[in-house]
Amino acid sequence: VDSSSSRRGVHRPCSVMLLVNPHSGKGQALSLFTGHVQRMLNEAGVPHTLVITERQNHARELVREADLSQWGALVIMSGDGLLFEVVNGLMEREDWEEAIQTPLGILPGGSGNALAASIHHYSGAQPVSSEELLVSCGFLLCKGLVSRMDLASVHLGSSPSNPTRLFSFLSLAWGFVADVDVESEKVYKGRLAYLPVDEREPMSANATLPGPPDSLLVPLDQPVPSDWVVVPEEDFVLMLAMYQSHLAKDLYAAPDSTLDDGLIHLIYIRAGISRTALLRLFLAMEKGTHLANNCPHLVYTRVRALRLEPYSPKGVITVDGEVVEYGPVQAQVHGGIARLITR
Ligand SMILES: Nc1ncnc2c1ncn2[C@@H]1O[C@H](COP(=O)(O)OP(=O)(O)OP(=O)(O)O)[C@@H](O)[C@H]1O
Repeated sequence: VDSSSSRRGVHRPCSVMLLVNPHSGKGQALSLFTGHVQRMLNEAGVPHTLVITERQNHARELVREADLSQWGALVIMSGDGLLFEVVNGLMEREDWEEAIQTPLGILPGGSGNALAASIHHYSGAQPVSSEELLVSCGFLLCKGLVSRMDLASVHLGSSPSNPTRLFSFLSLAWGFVADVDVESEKVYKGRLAYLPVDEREPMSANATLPGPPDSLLVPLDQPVPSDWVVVPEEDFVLMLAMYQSHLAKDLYAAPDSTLDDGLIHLIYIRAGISRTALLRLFLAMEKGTHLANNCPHLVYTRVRALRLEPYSPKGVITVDGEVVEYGPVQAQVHGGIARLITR
């Protein structure tokens, strides 16, 4: 068994740092933890230290500075937002390469629990209620088996010479799905381009930023490389790039995605779709059948990297459900770079 895909117990001899955001979801994360998970961990003999986050970015700063040799795993009991902080805190460290090897775990305690829903799905189980999802993820944590997980490196660029880089474990979204102030039949204008999976290997190492070099990306103020596909349409309803299966517990958006397939599952919907057809797609997404719907406005393709340059002056872009700076954005996947307690 190749060590990258092997699973091993993570919670012995080191303790698990269990980060809880007391405000996440309906403010019930802590009581859900003490009510459901704590006893499971104690019975399974998993030593853990509870850290209650006090403010935004607390977890990010904490893992940026932590002595990671003390911890067998970093587990988040919250929504996806707190894990986003932890992943980015680890990737901001000078020793990011080793730091991101720290096994991560997720217990759904927030309102957006997409990664928890994804790992529950990968375990082969049927969809369940929120409380059952928590118990399911609690069991996975007690088993403590680790798998590789993809991350995407996301560049946001109002200043192309000095882009902001974020690391994302879930999704990059624009348009209908990301826009909190959704106007029906709104069209989002922009240019979308991507590198198809079967194109060439990395060309050059763009190593100006700390962290892993994004060898598939050129600076945002330069045109995309010639082997990228530029989507001919410029009017969209939504663009959704996923690296895991679920966008939310009931949104099975990328049915073919697995934890470490090294792919970005790109879905976009062209303008001109009727409201009814759009509604039908979202309803089908609950069961993951939307891609088999033969909707002429929907395009699904697997890519390694993508770029989006919105022309519409207003809009919302989210990374892992977090609203980020609106403007040009590009991303490339780093296959299996992180490790997650799963299965
Ligand atoms: N103690 C805290 N007080 C305020 N914000 C916090 C605290 N701890 C963490 N946060 C922030 O709260 C945000 C939301 O957390 P998270 O996504 O985990 O929960 P959620 O319930 O799914 O969130 P939301 O419903 O707000 O999207 C995160 O961005 C995190 O930075």
